Amino acid sequence: MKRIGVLTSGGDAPGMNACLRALVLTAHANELEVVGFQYGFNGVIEQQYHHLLPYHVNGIIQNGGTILKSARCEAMHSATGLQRAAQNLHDLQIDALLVIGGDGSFRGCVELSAFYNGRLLGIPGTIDNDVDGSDFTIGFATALDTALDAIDKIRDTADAFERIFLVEVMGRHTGYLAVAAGIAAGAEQIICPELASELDLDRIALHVEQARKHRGNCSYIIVLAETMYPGGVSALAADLEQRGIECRAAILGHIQRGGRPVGADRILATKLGAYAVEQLLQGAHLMMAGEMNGQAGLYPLARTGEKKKQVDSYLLRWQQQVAQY
Ligand SMILES: Nc1ncnc2c1ncn2[C@@H]1O[C@H](COP(=O)(O)OP(=O)(O)O)[C@@H](O)[C@H]1O
Ligand SMILES: O=P(O)(O)OC[C@H]1O[C@](O)(COP(=O)(O)O)[C@@H](O)[C@@H]1O
Repeated sequence: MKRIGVLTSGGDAPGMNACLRALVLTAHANELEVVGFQYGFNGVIEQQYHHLLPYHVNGIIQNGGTILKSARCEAMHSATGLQRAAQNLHDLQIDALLVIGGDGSFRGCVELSAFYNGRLLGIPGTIDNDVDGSDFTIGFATALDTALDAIDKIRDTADAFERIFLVEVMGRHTGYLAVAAGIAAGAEQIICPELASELDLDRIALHVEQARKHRGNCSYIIVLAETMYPGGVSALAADLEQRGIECRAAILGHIQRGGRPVGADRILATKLGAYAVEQLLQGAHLMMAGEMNGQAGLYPLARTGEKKKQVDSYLLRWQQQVAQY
C-alpha cells in the first residue's frame, strides 16, 4: 500500500479536521501518501483533489468544519457515477479510500466496492450520532454543547417572561441529540421519533397545564427533534396557540454543526483517524473504525445504518415522571 485517499461526506461535524490531522500524520509516519478529495464523493467523480502533507493539517485540530469541504453527491446513486468514481481511483492509483461521514456515506462505500478494487474504510462523523458500531460519532459532543448553550440562554428569557418555548434541534432520523440536549438542559418535555411517531397536541397542552398547576406560572421548555411536526416548530406553536397554549418557537439549525470541537470530539477524532490508518495497513476492508466502551474497534460498513442505536430510555422515563414538578 502506497497511496490512500480521504474525503469528508454528508453533514460536516466538528472534529472532522482533527480526524484528518491524525489520519495524515499517521499515514506520513507509515510512509503512505494521502490524496484529499474535495466536496465529498464529488471530488472523486470530478477529480478535485490535492495531496495532503503534514503541514496542511498542522494547526487545524481546533477548527470546526472540514478543510476538504463536504457535500452530498447525487451521482453516487447511479451505476455510471459509481463506475466513474472507481475508474478515477484506479487511475490515481489510490490503494484505499477513507471516508469520514455518516451511514449514508458508508452505504456509498458499500455500493462503490462493486466497482473499486481498493480497500474502503469509514470513520463516523456526524452530529446526529446515528451510526451503529460506535458509541459516539465525531461531532456529537460538540453539537450537544452548542445546543445546550443556546437552550440555557432561551431558559433565561423564558424565565423572565414565564414563557413556553419550543426548541427544535437537528437529527434527521433520530432523536439522539434531542434527548441528550433535553435531559441536560432540564427541559420539561422531549419529543423525538423514538418516543412517538405522531404528536398528540392535547397531551402536550395537558402537560403544560399540569406543570403550571404544580409550579404556578413558570418557564417551560419543549425540546423536539427536527422531523417531528409537519411544517416544523412554527406550525406547532401556531397549533398549540389554538389550544390556548401561547408559545415561542426557536430553531437551532446549522449553528449546531459549527464551532470549535470540544475536547471529547478532538480525542475521539484523533483516536479514530490514527486507528483507521493502522487498521488499513493490517488489511481492514469494508469496515468502520469506531469506539465502543472506550475501545477502538472495527464494525462492518454494511451494518452501520441498521439504526439500532437506542436513546437513553432510563433517563427519558425519569424525565417523563418528574418533568411537571
Ligand atoms: N445508497 C447509496 N448509494 C450510493 N451513495 C450513497 C448512498 N447513500 C448515500 N450515499 C452517498 O453519501 C452521501 C452522504 O449521505 P448522507 O445520507 O446525506 O449523509 P451521511 O453520510 O452523513 O449519513 C450522499 O450524498 C451520497 O453521495
Ligand atoms: O445541511 P443540510 O443539507 O440542510 O442537512 C441537514 C441535516 O444534516 C444533519 O445536520 C447531519 O446529517 P447527516 O450527518 O446524516 O448528513 C442533520 O442533523 C440535518 O437534518
